[in-house]
Amino acid sequence: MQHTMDKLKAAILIVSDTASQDPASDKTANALAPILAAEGNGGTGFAVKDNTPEAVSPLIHRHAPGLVHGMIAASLKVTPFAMMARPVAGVRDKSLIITLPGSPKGAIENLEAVVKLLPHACLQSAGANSRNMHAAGVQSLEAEAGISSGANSAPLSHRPSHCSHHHGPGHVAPKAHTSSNRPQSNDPAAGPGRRYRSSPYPMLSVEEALLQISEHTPEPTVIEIPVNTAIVGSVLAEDVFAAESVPAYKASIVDGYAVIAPDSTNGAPSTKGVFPVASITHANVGGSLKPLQPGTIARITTGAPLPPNANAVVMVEDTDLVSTTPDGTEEATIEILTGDIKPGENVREPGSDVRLGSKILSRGDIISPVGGEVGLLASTGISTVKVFKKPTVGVLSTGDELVEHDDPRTLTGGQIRDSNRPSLLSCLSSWGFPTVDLGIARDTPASELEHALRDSLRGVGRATSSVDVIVTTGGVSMGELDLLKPTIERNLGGTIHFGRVSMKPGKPTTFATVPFKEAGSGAVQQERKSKLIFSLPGNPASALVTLNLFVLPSLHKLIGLGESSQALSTKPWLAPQLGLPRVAVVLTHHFPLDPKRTEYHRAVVTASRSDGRLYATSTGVEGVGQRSSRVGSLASANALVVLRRGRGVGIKGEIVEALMMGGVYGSDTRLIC
Ligand SMILES: Nc1nc2c(c(=O)[nH]1)N[C@H]1C(S)=C(S)[C@@H](COP(=O)(O)OP(=O)(O)OC[C@H]3O[C@@H](n4cnc5c(N)ncnc54)[C@H](O)[C@@H]3O)O[C@H]1N2
Ligand code: MOO
Ligand SMILES: [Mg+2]
Repeated sequence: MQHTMDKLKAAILIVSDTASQDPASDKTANALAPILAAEGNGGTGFAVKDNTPEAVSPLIHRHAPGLVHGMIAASLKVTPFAMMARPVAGVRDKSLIITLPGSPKGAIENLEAVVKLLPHACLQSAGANSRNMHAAGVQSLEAEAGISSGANSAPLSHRPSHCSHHHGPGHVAPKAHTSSNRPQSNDPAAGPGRRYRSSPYPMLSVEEALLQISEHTPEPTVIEIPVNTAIVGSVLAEDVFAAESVPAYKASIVDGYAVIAPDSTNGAPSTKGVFPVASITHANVGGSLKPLQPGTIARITTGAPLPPNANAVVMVEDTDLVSTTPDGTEEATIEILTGDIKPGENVREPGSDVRLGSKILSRGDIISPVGGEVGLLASTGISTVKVFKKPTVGVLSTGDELVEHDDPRTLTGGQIRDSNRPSLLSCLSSWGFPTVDLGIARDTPASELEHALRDSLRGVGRATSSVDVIVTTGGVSMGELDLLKPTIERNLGGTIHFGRVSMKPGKPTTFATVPFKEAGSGAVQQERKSKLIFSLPGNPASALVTLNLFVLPSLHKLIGLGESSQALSTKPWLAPQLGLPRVAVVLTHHFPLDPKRTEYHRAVVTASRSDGRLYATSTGVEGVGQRSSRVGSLASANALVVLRRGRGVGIKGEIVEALMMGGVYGSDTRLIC
């Protein structure tokens, strides 16, 4: 069976014992034909007679594991049996070959998973220049090829039809290019007939999206900074060794009297008895101390150095004053009431807290706000350390309707207050990242958005220094003024790694990288780096949830939290987790499930004092409680309860996963009846 769609030809080969004997029994070819149809079909399972992969593989010149992965991933969402599928895909000469499963349903699922990429893949395998394809807009190639996923596509008659395996003369020179095999966004100038009516971006699972982020987040940069409060939240890029011993001398642990305690070697008498006080040693003593003579003791304060010969300290509580000096200003003799003092008692030996040259912190360790790491560095004479640079994050709101949140004027028409910028900036600052408020970019003229993004990458305008990561909100869905995707791809030459995620809220979340060349010092040009753009949905709850879910792990990777060290491999419980901590929580009531998307349900998690478990209560299940426009759903929330898609409800008492955004308070919360 052969289908011609404009200039792309598709052929279906049915591999089936039954159908070869009775072609009328085959349902699959007809099922695939409306989608487009190409490829071999059937015989890709585990059965003895399923030999299609073995037959097709030798024919393939260049394998396409990405297509295979895409098809299996799509089927796995429907059935675990997809793990037993063995499809192959790749290019032979100028033709693309894909093997699909034999069942009509499975074949459709697999084909639908990859269909939008096929025109691009076919044209590239046939030799088309990917730069020019992008300049012309992949969507127009798809449209011209007549390939789209069903009902949402515009009628072919609305589309120009000059597609061929070679890009036509009508195609304009590229302004920018992205890597191949990706769908491309609307061309805002193209007019209503060329607008997408279904998103060209594949719907990724949250896990797949996180993988993309991890893959495209650059390796952290190392800088050397002074040890002070500003290093809190930084991750060490080097093992750190003590520059000094702590203590540097033999120090007293208590206030009392330095003594020579008896042991088998020194023949000293018992410490019990009356002794003359030979000297007084305070913690800040300077210069050299006189050695303690046998039969005498020295008054000493906590932390002060013991005089030479002294080997133990008796607490002042274990002594009595016997006599004072004639002028009455000092102690003359003291009675020690205990004879049970051993050498070393109440004494810190030099280097016993930290040995000179010992490893005190490891590469990958985070400098916590608790203060332990800063204290350790400070106590051992470390004045600077190498850490991974914290990225600077710029936050830009987009939309003609936005008004500054503190604008005193009354709102008119469709105006709304920009709540995303203050809420996202607060959240980022609380995580310890330097931020830049990039203001609001209007949708019209469209160039305003491009300029705002370019300026912030370069560090001009509102961004006094260039930002490493840009977080935008708004303008990523299907509206004609949703300009983020086209601006990133067409004007900035960026690559969109994903443009839709199967989650609620946050479906149109977009992640992109844009190439960026740092201005070189003198003749030396810096290497070309990528900067990250997270374009989050405009709905306020969606923006904040996706900031937590997607931006945080990337920032964590950028500050080196993913860096492993020897210490971490031997102490896996210390291995830092990228992104929000995950815990198991008990639902205190029924939570409704979304049939299509995993929901990140805003909730308050408390720790029960009675049974030690964590309990989750929604910030609002009734009515509009969890609506994406309702940022109030996050107002008291400290957790996102992960509710996998499904029918009905998450049941009261059920244990599910939650991502902790904030601290947990103790309470006696039990299941609400
Ligand atoms: N035809 C479709 N429409 C929509 C879809 C879809 O799949 N097909 N997805 C919906 C989903 S889900 C979301 S989420 C939103 C995302 O919208 P955008 O990212 O394009 O954002 P806007 O259109 O610019 O605004 C949406 C909404 O949010 C308000 N907003 C925007 N910025 C701010 C801000 N800084 N502070 C407060 N509120 C803001 C804006 O006024 C709108 O009400 O798209 C759905 N549509
Ligand atoms: O996916 Mo949207 O964020 O639900 O409104
Ligand atoms: Mg929109």
